[in-house]
Amino acid sequence: MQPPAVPAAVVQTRGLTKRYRGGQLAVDGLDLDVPRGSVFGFLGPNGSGKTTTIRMLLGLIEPSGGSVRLLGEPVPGAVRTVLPRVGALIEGPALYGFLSGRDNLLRFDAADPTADPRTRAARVERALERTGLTAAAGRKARTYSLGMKQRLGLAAALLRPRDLLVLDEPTNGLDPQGMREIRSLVRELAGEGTTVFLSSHLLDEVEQVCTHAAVMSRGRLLVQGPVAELVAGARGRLAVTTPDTADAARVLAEHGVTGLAVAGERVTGDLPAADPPDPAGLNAALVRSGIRVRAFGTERGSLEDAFVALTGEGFDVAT
Ligand SMILES: Nc1ncnc2c1ncn2[C@@H]1O[C@H](COP(=O)(O)OP(=O)(O)OP(=O)(O)O)[C@@H](O)[C@H]1O
Repeated sequence: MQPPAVPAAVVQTRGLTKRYRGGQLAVDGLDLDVPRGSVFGFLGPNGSGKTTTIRMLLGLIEPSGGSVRLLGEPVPGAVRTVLPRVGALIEGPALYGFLSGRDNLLRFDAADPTADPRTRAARVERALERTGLTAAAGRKARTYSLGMKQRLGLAAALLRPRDLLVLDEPTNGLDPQGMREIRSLVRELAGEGTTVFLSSHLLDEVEQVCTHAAVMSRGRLLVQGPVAELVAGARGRLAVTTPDTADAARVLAEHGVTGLAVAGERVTGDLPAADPPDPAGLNAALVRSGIRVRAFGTERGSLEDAFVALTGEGFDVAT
């Protein structure tokens, strides 16, 4: 039997809304489109509605309004047929602390009625290996660090082939090395054709690993699209290297440069959006004022610049 085809829109929501019983509007009219084959970063500060959205995508809570399609099927209606094709890691996996990492995975696998018991051990070893847990596989899960528990949860999600992986803050609690490992695993899975939807409050992480992103703020979607397009939309900052930082900042301000910041011998600032001065002319004005310009250029915009431009505020992370 052929596996079911994966539609072009792996996740699609329309007008998705959640109002909690206390009256809190956590998600407000969300239209999300996650393309097949993407690594999709779902970004937003704490409390912006990411977890609530993920719970609705997986049929764990009911929306107050709007619709969800997962792999083309309506959720929660078709949740039983669609969920086996979706691996999920949300809010820390449910682990038995008194069992080893390996035995936890054997249990997960045994709970799946479609998993062939004869190939169980091999599947578990492969999942341990992919998540870098082989050496720790015999230890009781309660002795695992948060990062190792996170990896064990990911290993459980990887016991069978998935068309979609949904990961809620997968690098939360990991050290930099652990974060790198998860990122490279995500890339590897995407390379094999799995669409990955991951939430994060780390803009640079999303920029490093994701092909597409959506930005949430206070329950609403601000923007979504290819990361390259989101970043291209952000204006880069002007950067001048000079020992004469105070004078340079003054001259730049006179020419309409805003948001000036000085760090060491670097002065950075934003060119005005309307009628920006010619950078070559600015450079000449600095030199004319006797400022020793050692380097002059514009830095590439980042996802963070795009976010700040969109919201007019910093990407405020409370944790
Ligand atoms: N069960 C609940 N009952 C009432 N309000 C809730 C509930 N769960 C979340 N909220 C509220 O809904 C809003 C969105 O929360 P949500 O957890 O979805 O955000 P988030 O972006 O995932 O943040 P975090 O990264 O902190 O998990 C918050 O204001 C939160 O306080």
